[in-house]
Amino acid sequence: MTVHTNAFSEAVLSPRDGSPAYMTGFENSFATEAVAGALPVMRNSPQKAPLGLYAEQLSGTAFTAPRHSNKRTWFYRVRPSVLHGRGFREVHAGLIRTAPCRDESRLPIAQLRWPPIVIPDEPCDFLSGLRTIATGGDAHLQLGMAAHVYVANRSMADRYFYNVDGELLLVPQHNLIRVFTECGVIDAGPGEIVIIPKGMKFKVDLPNGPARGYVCENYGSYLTLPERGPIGANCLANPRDFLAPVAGYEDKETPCELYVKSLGRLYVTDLPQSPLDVVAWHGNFAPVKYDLRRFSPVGSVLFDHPDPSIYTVLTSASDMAGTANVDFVIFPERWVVMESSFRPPWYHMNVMSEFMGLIYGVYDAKPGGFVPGGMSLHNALIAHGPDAEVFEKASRKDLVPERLSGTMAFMFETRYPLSATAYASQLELLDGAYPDCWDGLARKFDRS
Ligand SMILES: O=C(O)Cc1cc(O)ccc1O
Ligand SMILES: [Fe+2]
Repeated sequence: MTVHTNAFSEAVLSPRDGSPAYMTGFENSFATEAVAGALPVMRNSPQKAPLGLYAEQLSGTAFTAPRHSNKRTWFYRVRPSVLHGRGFREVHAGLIRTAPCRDESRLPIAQLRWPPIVIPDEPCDFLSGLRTIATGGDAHLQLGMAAHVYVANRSMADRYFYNVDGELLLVPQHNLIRVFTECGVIDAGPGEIVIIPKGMKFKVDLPNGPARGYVCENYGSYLTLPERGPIGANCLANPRDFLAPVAGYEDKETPCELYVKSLGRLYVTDLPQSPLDVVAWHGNFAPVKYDLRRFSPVGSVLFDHPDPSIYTVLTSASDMAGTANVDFVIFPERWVVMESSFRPPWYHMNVMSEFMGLIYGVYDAKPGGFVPGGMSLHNALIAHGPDAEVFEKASRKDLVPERLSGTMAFMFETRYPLSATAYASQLELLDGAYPDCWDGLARKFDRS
């Protein structure tokens, strides 16, 4: 597969190992230029910007949003986006769905689980290979989320995309993706995540061949780091571990396509050049990546199984305090040391909806059936918990300290009930036998 790194400005990729260069910090205000002198000093909008570039602001929040949450970035680019934003025609959205999308499937309420979606042989890239599994809330109202999976066997190359309906949280599960954005280049493999802001143009290339991963499309308030409460000033995800790309542009004057999803509809326009032509930028509305293995878990050190909210990496708040529009929660490697306790997740009915995936390894509540690349959906108030075998073993085992190694599961947890799409409800894809994993749970009531 051709990787279009040569067309990208040299500053972006390290000559040493070909990897992108980054700046550190979460929600920082960054300033970066791919060509010396491209970034204006002191003013955002000079009468004539350096190198004759166009100045353009991308607003991530209302102009008047409070300072602590205000997001915007200034681009200094070869052409302004007005030249990228004309002549759109609607095209079929393929398997992409956007909330509200509640009636595509009439599956009865149940615990749902799917095996990994196989990467097809037919050509597909990140965009054409994007399939929606479930949606909740309403993109028109900027509430809720969608859970998607991407399967891709070719780079987007000359195809570009931006999403109006929400920011995108990419969770690679198989193989590396190289995300070229207006702000620069990000590489991410399994165990890493990428956040692409709403409205930011990008493409995904595959430097190492076919790839698969999960995507949370967040229609609501932007993902941010959760409060740590009594944990204090450290642990969980630390801001300095988030990486934003240095500026890099694609100097490509050959035909390209720009796709846009807006209110669930997909549009395309033809461009005579790449829309990734930002030579310098500054601001705090930027894509970032984060290595989930840098998350410092805090857990129970004496007894009982804490709520999984202790493993929240990022949260999107809703208007109800403590009740997330979406939480991105992980189940990373960790020691489990609790005494006199049932250590796996407890049986529960959660008013929030839980979409789970497994990046690698084994998930302790479901060592069988929930495999890397697979996913499960336990919707609002659908009972679930460890399978029968795990229950028996965990109830009897000798409680020595144990290390759960080589594992990384995650959950998109939302206050909005999730509706499976017609695609995800197809019988051949859905694991109809999933609820049988609880069949062996016998009556328990020892009165004697
Ligand atoms: O259902 C799941 O596997 C996710 C989960 C894990 C846990 O440790 C506690 C609650 C919970 O929903
Ligand atoms: Fe759960």
